[in-house]
Amino acid sequence: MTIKYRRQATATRSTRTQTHTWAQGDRLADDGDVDVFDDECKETFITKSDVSLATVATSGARRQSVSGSSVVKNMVAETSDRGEKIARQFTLGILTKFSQLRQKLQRDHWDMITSTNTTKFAVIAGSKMLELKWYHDFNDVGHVPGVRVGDWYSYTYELLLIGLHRHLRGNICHLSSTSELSKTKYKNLSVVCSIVIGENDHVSGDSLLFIGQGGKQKQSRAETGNLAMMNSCNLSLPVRVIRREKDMGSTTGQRLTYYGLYKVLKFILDTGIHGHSVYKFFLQREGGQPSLESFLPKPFTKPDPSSSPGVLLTPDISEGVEQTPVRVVNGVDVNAPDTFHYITTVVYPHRDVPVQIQACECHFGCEDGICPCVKKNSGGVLAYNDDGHLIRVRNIVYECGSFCNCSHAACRNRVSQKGLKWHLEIFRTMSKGWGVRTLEFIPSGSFLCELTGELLTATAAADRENDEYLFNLDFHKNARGRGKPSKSKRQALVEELSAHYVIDCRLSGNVARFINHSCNPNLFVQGVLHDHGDLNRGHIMLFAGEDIAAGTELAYDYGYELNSVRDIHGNVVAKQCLCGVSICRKRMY
Ligand SMILES: C[S@@+](CC[C@H](N)C(=O)[O-])C[C@H]1O[C@@H](n2cnc3c(N)ncnc32)[C@H](O)[C@@H]1O
Repeated sequence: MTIKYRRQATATRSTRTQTHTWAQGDRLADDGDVDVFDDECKETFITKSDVSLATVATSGARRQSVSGSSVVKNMVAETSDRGEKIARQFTLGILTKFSQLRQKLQRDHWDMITSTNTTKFAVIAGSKMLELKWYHDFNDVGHVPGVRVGDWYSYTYELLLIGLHRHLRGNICHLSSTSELSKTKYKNLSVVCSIVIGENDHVSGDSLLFIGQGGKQKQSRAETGNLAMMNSCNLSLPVRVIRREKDMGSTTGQRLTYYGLYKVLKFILDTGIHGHSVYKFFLQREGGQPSLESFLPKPFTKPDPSSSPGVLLTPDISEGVEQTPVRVVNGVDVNAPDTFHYITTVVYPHRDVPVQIQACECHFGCEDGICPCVKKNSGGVLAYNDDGHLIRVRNIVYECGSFCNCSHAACRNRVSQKGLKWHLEIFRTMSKGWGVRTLEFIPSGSFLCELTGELLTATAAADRENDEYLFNLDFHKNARGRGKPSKSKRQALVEELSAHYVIDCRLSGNVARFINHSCNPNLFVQGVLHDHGDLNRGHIMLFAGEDIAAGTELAYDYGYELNSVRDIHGNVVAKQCLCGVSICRKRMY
């Protein structure tokens, strides 16, 4: 089932019962070439990593990093509030439409693009949507249906289209005293709906010091925005606060984050940095909203190898093969990792290289509905958001590849082929041998690394002496999974899985071969195809399933079924799990 907003008859009915109106909701609905959600987005998400990915998915490019449990609570509350859920779909529909229009303009005029004029296309797309009345006509103070605290945007036009802040330039958006709403609700006074705060304003915990309008060339006056702020203070009305910050990872170089509702506690007239009088407004964040820490990106922590306990065994185990060095330290004993051949790509057996995948002819931008590689993904859409974060787990992700016409550097549909970019460290654990930790913060949905090794048939793998480093390539059946085909299982494997493959990363592999199992993992496995089309031999890519703080050990769920491993006599072999999390299953297999 695919939910398209053109089919949402109930959506239109329900929005009519709201106090606000969706500008031309039916026109939006009629347009109909945009899928807001597809099946998998609508499924119930139960695991922590699924939940955080679901949040990524439902907020499109606007990732909220919220702890699993609070998201579950949010989602439950949300399901009970059907109107809010529908409003959310409309909000996402508007943002999707805006993004599509903007990207189409960029594609059509790609020869005109320079690094400084990409926002021009956003302006054209935004004004076109206003002209067609494809926006949320929300004109009141307080919560905007469909918008969540922690959502973030790259373009001011997005704020305007979803009704969050209706000014493209001004940082105070207010209702005029002559508006119908002010007459009926706000004592004929102009009141503030939203403010955009910037570098001059000061946030400290839930307190905010906001510098009002004016003060640069002349004294500030108690008029327009400043007056509305004073009225909101006197009437104790909520003000929506959006923070504008520099973000070099964003296409516009800025990030506009919705901080939620605040109350203006007091204001004073003071002297500003330009020597003129300025109004200073003191605001306090309202309670009952997700905390700022729950969604603000954690500060980027520069790798600080000196803080890692232990003896540095090598500054780069890859010996320059990886673009980012991988350190090895040992603070536990005198062991060093066994020697192995460091490889960044899977090695295929002689004469068994998989067949070429269909390639795309895109000259500029591989986007939804256009690029044949993108179209192969479920729902026919890109698996990654604007930041290159995986939107949600899929059975398999199709990326563009070396046979494609698109640019390796610029294509948005090539994420997991670009190598290791995170600073990682292999370290000696107390009980699990070697493990891997990150030296820097990794945002949820980010690509970590491929699990490389020798590709073997299951039969060949069953002959290997050491099965500690074998990975079953059957993830396309269950979207994850690690298991080792023991010798006793060899016959069954040969019979059952003639096309079954295994990766052995013991003799040849990369940093991923040191990553341990956890029953509550912070990584997950995603199968990806880019250089061939054989589902049985997809690449094993590891992605962050949640925001991961610097210094944290990385782990994924090996996915063993209990009692699935037997010795040569057919007896079940059990292995104790030492992951140490509170929900540990106590056994790896
Ligand atoms: C691919 S290796 C991981 C790296 C390994 N720790 C090392 O020293 O090279 C898999 C092996 O690590 C150990 N291991 C991984 N996760 C574990 C866990 N949660 N509990 C106990 N042992 C674990 C097991 O011996 C397992 O067979």
